[in-house]
Amino acid sequence: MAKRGDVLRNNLFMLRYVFRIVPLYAVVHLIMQALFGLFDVMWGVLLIKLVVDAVTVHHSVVPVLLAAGGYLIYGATIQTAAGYVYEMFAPIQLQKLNKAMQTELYGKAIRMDYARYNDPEYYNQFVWAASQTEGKAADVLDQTAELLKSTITVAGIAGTLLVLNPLGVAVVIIGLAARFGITILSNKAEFKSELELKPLERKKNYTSRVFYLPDYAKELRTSRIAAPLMDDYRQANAAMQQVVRKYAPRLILLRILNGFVFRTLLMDGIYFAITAYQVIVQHSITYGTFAAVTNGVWTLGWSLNNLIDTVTKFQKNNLYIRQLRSFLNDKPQMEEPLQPCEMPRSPKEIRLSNVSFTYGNNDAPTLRGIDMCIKPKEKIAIVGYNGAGKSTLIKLLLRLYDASDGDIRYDGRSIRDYRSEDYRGQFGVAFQDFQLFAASLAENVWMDRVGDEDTERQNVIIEALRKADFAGRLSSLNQGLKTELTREFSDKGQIFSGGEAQKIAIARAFAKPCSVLILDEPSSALDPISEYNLNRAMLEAAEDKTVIFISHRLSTTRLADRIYMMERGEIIESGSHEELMQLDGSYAKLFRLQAGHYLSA
Ligand SMILES: Nc1ncnc2c1ncn2[C@@H]1O[C@H](COP(=O)(O)OP(=O)(O)OP(=O)(O)O)[C@@H](O)[C@H]1O
Repeated sequence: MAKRGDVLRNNLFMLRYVFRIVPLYAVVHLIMQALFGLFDVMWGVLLIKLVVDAVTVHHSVVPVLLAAGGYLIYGATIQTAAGYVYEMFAPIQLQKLNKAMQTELYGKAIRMDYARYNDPEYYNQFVWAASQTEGKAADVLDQTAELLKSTITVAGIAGTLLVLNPLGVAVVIIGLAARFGITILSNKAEFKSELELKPLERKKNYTSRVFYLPDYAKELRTSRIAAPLMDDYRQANAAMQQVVRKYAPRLILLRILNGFVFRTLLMDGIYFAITAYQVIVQHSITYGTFAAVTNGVWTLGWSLNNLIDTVTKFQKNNLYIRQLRSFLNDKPQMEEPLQPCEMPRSPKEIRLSNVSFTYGNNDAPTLRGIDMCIKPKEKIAIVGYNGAGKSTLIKLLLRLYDASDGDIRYDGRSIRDYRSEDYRGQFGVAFQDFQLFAASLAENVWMDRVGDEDTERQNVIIEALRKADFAGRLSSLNQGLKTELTREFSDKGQIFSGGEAQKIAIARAFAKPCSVLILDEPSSALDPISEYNLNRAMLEAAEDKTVIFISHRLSTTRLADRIYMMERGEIIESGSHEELMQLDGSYAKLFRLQAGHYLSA
């Protein structure tokens, strides 16, 4: 169970946040619930006593009429106010609250170290916090309001009962104290069982995702993977049933104690009998008091239940808010310079000296002793077998990771001396595992808003698409640059083939005003003619830029000024195509192998 101090601190953190963003709504909500609490006290105890005593003791109708009138006016006023507050004011204010929270989370997600995605614990924490955020801050305010309301009801009714019938109150206090303790024990057992169920639920959710999401649909239909997945699902289900069985006896006993022994038997039965004896036999209390205390005890019972329920919810929030706070407070390990250097605007030399890199959880380094000097406007190809470390090298060049050892310099300065945003701004990149976004074609290329009037920007995009060999396909699209991509928001959203999508990703790099183009496997999904066009366009588009591209097709790499051949994290050969062929090493072997393959094909 969480520490009490933590529960308070974390819930207060969230409450302060709510008060900062929507202070008026927070205050109005609390006042409304306090008024509802008072309403319960007045109606649940005082009014009943007044009305019954008026009929049985005073034989007067005036107090009854006054009470009924007051009740109606009070009820009508707060219900009308509640209608306005909760149907109109609250939805708008809650949207404002969610927007503020999500905006902060998205901003934090972008600033988060890229390396964090390799840390499953941290990544889960982020995804969990982000997915729970919607409505969570509002929940804390709702629970605070409920706490206020229940406290007013409990305190008001308990105080009134103490005055009206102190003997009966003793029974009530014993009953309520016992039920409070039992509820805490039940919550503990439920919490433990939830903790054990959580990993099993995650397993079940994974299976559901696999069976529903289109990403897995092809493999499911063309392999036997469905059977073991279903088997995992069944096993997780069986394990969940075991957990339920383990905690059930304790929970059943506690429920009987709570619901029957201390509620029905003690509070409803014995308490009722005592007060009935007082009114009928002893005549020590009036019928009005009898009706008021009996009803008061019932109201007290459910108000206390609400109170306990609310305390439990505060405890549950704690876990979420703690994760959220640690995510928000997390400081990026990749430091930004205090006095960043000015970023040069034209292509400059990129120099890597003795660069090594090990991924967080790996034992062995992925890159070792990399030395490279890329002159401004040079065209560089990086080649090598799968897993040689080519994409990792690109990620280091983009400063998505910092090198574990060695030094990367741009224009003679360590890349850590530039603001990472400015530095990355120098690169136009087509990633190997690019993503298309649910936005227009123009925005997918420009990667920012593109207005209808912005013809200059549209021309840049059209030109970039032409260079990426997409002009023919563009002219076939009715909506042209406005074509919506993906079916996320519209049934008419365009779905492109793998090669077409890759051309859009390449056009992004061409469209960006930058000094260095990085293309990771730019032609992997392209047909030979598109590949030929792309290579020509690449040279034409990048005349004034440095180009670094990774390719498995060595016919493409011939165009490069210099080729780096990588193997197991090291550069084993470098030079022009002719030099490497003369060297007759790994590159030449690979080249001949591919040429032979093409010849025999
Ligand atoms: N996020 C990661 N965490 C841990 N190890 C990783 C990660 N990404 C890559 N690796 C490991 O680093 C090695 C190099 O991967 P990298 O993607 O750089 O190779 P590559 O040369 O680009 O391969 P390919 O030609 O298949 O794209 C691989 O053995 C891979 O398992």
